[in-house]
Amino acid sequence: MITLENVVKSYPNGVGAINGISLHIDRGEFVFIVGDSGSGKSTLIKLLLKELEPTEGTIRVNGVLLNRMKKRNIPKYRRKIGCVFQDFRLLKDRNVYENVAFAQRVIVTPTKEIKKNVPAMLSLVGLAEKYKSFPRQLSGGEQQRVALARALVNSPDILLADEPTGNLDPKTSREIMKLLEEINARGTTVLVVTHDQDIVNTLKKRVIRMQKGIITGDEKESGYIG
Ligand SMILES: Nc1ncnc2c1ncn2[C@@H]1O[C@H](COP(=O)(O)OP(=O)(O)OP(=O)(O)O)[C@@H](O)[C@H]1O
Repeated sequence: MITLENVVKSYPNGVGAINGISLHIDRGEFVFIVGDSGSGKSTLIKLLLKELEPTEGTIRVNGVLLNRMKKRNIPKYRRKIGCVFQDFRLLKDRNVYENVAFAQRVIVTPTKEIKKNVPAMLSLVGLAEKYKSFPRQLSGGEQQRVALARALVNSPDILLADEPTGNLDPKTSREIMKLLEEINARGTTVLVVTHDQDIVNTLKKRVIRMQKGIITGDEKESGYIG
């Protein structure tokens, strides 16, 4: 599903963020990516989204070689990848329903479908009743649920989560992670970048450890420290 071979990414200022990574993630896996600040985790996510180009090496996602992808095909590629971030990134002037529906409108989904899909997604994340609320009227955990519903409404193959619980308290963080596990159980491959040791230790998933742009650990059913 995701294969990186000898990937290097240096930023234009010369900073080497990824210094030679080879990695394979199978369809349906749940993977945590952990590592100190500056170890290259977010850069890895950006490479997978084709927001950045590798300086060296190849990246394949779903059998497609990203290096060779034409610019005009990038939006279509990104639609098959759901993303959530620490800061939720919701549209502040749209209500919950519209925030989720927006992702469907972008891919020109018929209104009839949207009216079916959006409530189904909001139920999945436990927010069916708040569909008229605006982001400012929601707690952090609720906002992240909306972001998850939006990320999932187009049935992505992969969900990338960059510190999804970074702004949440421990209890809410556990709830969001439970939701990520449920999403994974439904077949979506899930990659989660996190600093949350408790959650990594509790869930016992594959843990990829990064340090200074290389992988220093990769273990199944592991914990934060390994
Ligand atoms: N746009 C950029 N230009 C130059 N250097 C960058 C840029 N973005 C990141 N870096 C550098 O690349 C390295 C890796 O950064 P990255 O954001 O991938 O780390 P991270 O592991 O996600 O960190 P954190 O846990 O703090 O989010 C760091 O040294 C960082 O300073």
